[in-house]
Amino acid sequence: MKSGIGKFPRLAVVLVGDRRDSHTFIHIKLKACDQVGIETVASQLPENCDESELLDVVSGFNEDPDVHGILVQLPLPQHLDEEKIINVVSLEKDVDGFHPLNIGNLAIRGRKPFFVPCAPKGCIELLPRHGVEIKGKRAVIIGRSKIVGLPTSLLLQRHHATVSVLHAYMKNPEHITSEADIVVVDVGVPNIVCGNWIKKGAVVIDMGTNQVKDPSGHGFCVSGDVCFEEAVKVASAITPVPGGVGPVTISMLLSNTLDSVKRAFGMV
Ligand SMILES: NC(=O)C1=CN([C@@H]2O[C@H](COP(=O)(O)OP(=O)(O)OC[C@H]3O[C@@H](n4cnc5c(N)ncnc54)[C@H](OP(=O)(O)O)[C@@H]3O)[C@@H](O)[C@H]2O)C=CC1
Ligand SMILES: Nc1nc(=O)c2c([nH]1)NC[C@@H]1CN(c3ccc(C(=O)N[C@@H](CCC(=O)O)C(=O)O)cc3)C=[N+]21
Repeated sequence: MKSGIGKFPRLAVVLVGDRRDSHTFIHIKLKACDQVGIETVASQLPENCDESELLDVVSGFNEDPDVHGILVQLPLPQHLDEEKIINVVSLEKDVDGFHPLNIGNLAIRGRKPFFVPCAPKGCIELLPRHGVEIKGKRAVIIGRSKIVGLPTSLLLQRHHATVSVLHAYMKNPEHITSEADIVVVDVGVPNIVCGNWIKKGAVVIDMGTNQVKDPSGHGFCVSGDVCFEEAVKVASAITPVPGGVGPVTISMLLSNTLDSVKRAFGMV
């Protein structure tokens, strides 16, 4: 066992390019780390950087024993191979849980990934804390992205829900959603889910975080994928945006980073 006395947890955050939403999300993550005493080291590369430059940055963090977690902010610019980059992140430092081996171990019953992706983990954390049982329920997840939809569907199955995964090619998704006890939405289109898509008494988790023009015409605000005003009238519980799953996702990142430190020092 190694001694961790006098060491602080440290998270490395890598940003490529200058997207407004990525800057916002990273700012939120760095601030949260600061609040709980997790040190951060941020690396920003230009939009047009070479893949090899990015791979070098990630490899450097892999080899640095004082870095316990690595987060490469997604999406990456089109010319970079996202899968190749994620593959290089050390499994033991993959606090996003996006490495294919971590996702694979999440998919296989009885296997334990080092890390579970933060937004899906937050979603599953919220449900029992609010008295919602998952076991035996019919759950629908709209969206099958690598970072939210797919891992959320795997986690819901692990918790013994019967899960349907809907996507862009699904016709009349409301026929499926309106029979579900739990509806999770991760599409990235503001207000795509209307009130009549939801069964009375169902639980709705809105993962969408869309930066839209402020109705006043000045600046931007954040909007979810669910038409909250309609859905709140039929759902028994619903997460708002902002102030719903987003902050819980951030907490899960802090928790994953701490778990990584504990593992590095043989504390778990
Ligand atoms: N709250 C949080 O912590 C987090 C929030 N987000 C937010 O979640 C949203 C989605 O992000 P992300 O998962 O990265 O997005 P992606 O674009 O990677 O995935 C979107 C998914 O939605 C599906 N989709 C698109 N249009 C439709 C449609 N009309 N009907 C049904 N399904 C559709 C796509 O289907 P197909 O596969 O067929 O293309 C795809 O599977 C964004 O608003 C993002 O900001 C993301 C991460 C964390
Ligand atoms: N490698 C990587 N890991 C991620 O976890 C990751 C990513 N890339 N790319 C983008 C998505 C999106 N995401 C969010 C995190 C926090 C909020 C959040 O805190 N939202 C606040 C409001 C945010 C605002 O004001 O814009 C809320 O809902 O209250 C939302 C979304 C993580 N993502």
